Amino acid sequence: MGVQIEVEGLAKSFGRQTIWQDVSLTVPAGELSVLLGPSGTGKSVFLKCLVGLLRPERGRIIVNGVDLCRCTEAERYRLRKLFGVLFQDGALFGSMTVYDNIAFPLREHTRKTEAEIRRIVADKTELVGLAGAEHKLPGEISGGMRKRAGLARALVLDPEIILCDEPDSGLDPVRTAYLSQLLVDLNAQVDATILIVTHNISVARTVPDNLGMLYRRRLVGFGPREILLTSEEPVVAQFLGGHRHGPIGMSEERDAVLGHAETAWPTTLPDLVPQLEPSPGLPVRQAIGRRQERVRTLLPTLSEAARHHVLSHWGVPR
Ligand SMILES: Nc1ncnc2c1ncn2[C@@H]1O[C@H](COP(=O)(O)OP(=O)(O)OP(=O)(O)O)[C@@H](O)[C@H]1O
Repeated sequence: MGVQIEVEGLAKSFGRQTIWQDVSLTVPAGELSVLLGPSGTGKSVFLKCLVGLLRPERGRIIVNGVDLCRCTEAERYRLRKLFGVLFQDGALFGSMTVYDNIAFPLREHTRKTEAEIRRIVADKTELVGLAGAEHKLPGEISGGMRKRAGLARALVLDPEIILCDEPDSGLDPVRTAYLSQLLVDLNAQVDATILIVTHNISVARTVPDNLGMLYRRRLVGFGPREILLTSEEPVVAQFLGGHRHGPIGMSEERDAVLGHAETAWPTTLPDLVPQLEPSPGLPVRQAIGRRQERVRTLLPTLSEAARHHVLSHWGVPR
């Protein structure tokens, strides 16, 4: 089972530009979580902080009882191995075949023989549905295939935490739907903690167990999907509805300057659609039972609408 990530009071700036502050959330072990946010709200920066590529100025990131912001280099290196990262553009080496790209972490970080590497690469390419494309160069395959190759590479060291930076970027809605299904299937098969950052509403509505949103340098919220998907916060309703009328403007910088000038924004939300199930033949996600236990303890704190959706999903009448 994957491990939990606990973030407490995290803040990140670049010079005088505060990207976000006071970010506290717990990404539950083995569950699927999505962090949403308009462009430029610092979603990628957040992922980079989690894997130690950027250093936050304040706060803590606790993984397996160790604070990643304050640990030794040796501890960071050890914990880093728990993470597999799918970068936004796939980050494949253009001069290497898909096979060599996927094999790269195994050759760099393990002493496995080429026969063992071949078996693992075959296993992961099969898992992401890329079998047959191993000999091609990244430039010879589609954007969707590059994403899947990047995902296979993120999986070869059997990470307990998988971070995906906008896995949908550059994909059409159909490929995005396939990728969403792939992430749910992956969770069913490997039971890893998966955190996806995106501004894709369809991914946010169908994939995660937990959903959060960054906006105007703060975390608007993070918790069981039903909370945000039924939230009447104007910023959430606007974002999930994908419309122009609301507090979110053309750019993050401009929103920060203007603030909430108007308060009577519409709060109509799209209907809450069911979460994707693993494909037929795959195991039931182990996260389901764990999440149910966790959400049961949160029920008294949920809004009426969120509680209604949780209970009706469990088949409990209101
Ligand atoms: N290394 C860096 N140095 C300085 N500023 C940076 C750096 N990395 C990111 N930023 C700034 O941080 C802000 C947030 O960037 P980030 O890429 O995390 O946003 P995002 O929410 O992922 O956006 P998008 O959805 O468009 O990818 C931007 O203003 C960006 O210019």
